[in-house]
Amino acid sequence: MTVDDTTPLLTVPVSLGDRSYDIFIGSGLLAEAGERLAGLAPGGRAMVVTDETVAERHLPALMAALESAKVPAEAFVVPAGEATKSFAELERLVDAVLTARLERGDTIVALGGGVVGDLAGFAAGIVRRGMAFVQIPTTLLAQVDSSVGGKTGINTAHGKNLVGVFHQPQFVLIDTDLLATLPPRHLKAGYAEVVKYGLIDDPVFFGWLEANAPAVFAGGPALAEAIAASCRAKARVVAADEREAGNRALLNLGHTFGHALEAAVGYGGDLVHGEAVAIGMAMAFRLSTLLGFCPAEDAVRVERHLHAVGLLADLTEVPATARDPARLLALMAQDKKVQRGALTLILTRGIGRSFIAHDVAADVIADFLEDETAR
Ligand SMILES: NC(=O)c1ccc[n+]([C@@H]2O[C@H](COP(=O)([O-])OP(=O)(O)OC[C@H]3O[C@@H](n4cnc5c(N)ncnc54)[C@H](O)[C@@H]3O)[C@@H](O)[C@H]2O)c1
Ligand SMILES: O=C(O)C(=O)C[C@@H](O)[C@H](O)[C@H](O)COP(=O)(O)O
Ligand SMILES: [Zn+2]
Repeated sequence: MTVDDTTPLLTVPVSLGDRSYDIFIGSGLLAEAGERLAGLAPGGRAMVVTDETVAERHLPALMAALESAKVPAEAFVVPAGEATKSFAELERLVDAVLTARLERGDTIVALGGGVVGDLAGFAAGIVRRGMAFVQIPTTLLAQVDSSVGGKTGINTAHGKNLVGVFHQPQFVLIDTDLLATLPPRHLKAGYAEVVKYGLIDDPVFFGWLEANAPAVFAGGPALAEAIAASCRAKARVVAADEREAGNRALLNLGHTFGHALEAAVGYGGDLVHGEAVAIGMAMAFRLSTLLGFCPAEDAVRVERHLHAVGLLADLTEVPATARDPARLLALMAQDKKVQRGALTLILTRGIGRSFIAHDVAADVIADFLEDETAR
């Protein structure tokens, strides 16, 4: 893949009162990280959290940028993969931050995908009851979604992201060049979250993606535009509802099914988050059709687009051991949107017309899951 080296610097604000911050998007921005960090916390120190794979490819450039801006920094490297969002890795990281005697005003910098961002952000949120935090996302998924909005956390055997805090970063630095080393599988997985913004409330964006997916996957201006559009959409939703009291839940489209699938397959197993969300979104569309909310042709159109870019859309495409409806339902019951024991699902009246449904009966979902495993 080639990436665009002419992307102008774009700034997307996330308006959250005294927790407001900017998302900087452009080519070559990693080189500016030191100056931006020095400007944020003059005289402060930094701990860069990254994973083994990203450390090999991009850590030296970040450490050089910090050194040239005279920001004292050390790196903390975690194993790559979903299993790293664990109590064990959190404890190791917290211990390293305290051993280094970082102060509250010093900065934890997440250099990596959503796994690193969620883990490092959680540590930043709890050490000394809240340290400064910066996101430098290196996957498409992290650039379009996880680095923005302040959700942080880890997984447990009970389910995904069940332990965590909201902790906003001071800024998000999106260097589109970093995607040049991202394996195609993870580019595709991140694309699922891009598609999500179209499916939630922007049918024009979804149509644009249908027409431009090959250009997005080739890199260049279409990829930069997809990242910018996604960040604008996420910033808008988060600014209106930081703590998911209402419409932020729409960003969970496909996630109640998707998170259950990830947990059922096993963290670090053969299904990554974006892949699970793609299946979950297609399932949410099919359930919406079954319940009479969504035209069947919209559900088919979503499946067709996911398949066209090489994503899965069908429950029967996940490993057989992870498809047991009773197990999936038990995992879904741990979802953070559950109220008084009842599931909340994000359903849809069609492409770009998603809504929050509190009243889908458990037996309807159980029957739907049975049907899905037999499709
Ligand atoms: N906090 C949020 O709002 C939010 C939003 C969406 C997803 N998430 C979470 O994000 C996680 C998924 O994130 P992800 O898809 O980025 O996965 P990830 O962090 O595991 O990264 C995917 C893989 O790509 C590698 N990688 C990262 N950057 C690379 C680069 N530039 N070049 C080469 N390899 C690179 C990583 O080492 C890893 O193996 C899940 O845990 C999900 O729950 C959180
Ligand atoms: O930012 C949000 O809000 C989202 O829901 C974005 C999701 O893509 C992301 O996977 C998030 O971590 C899921 O949130 P959760 O509250 O269900 O853990
Ligand atoms: Zn997600």
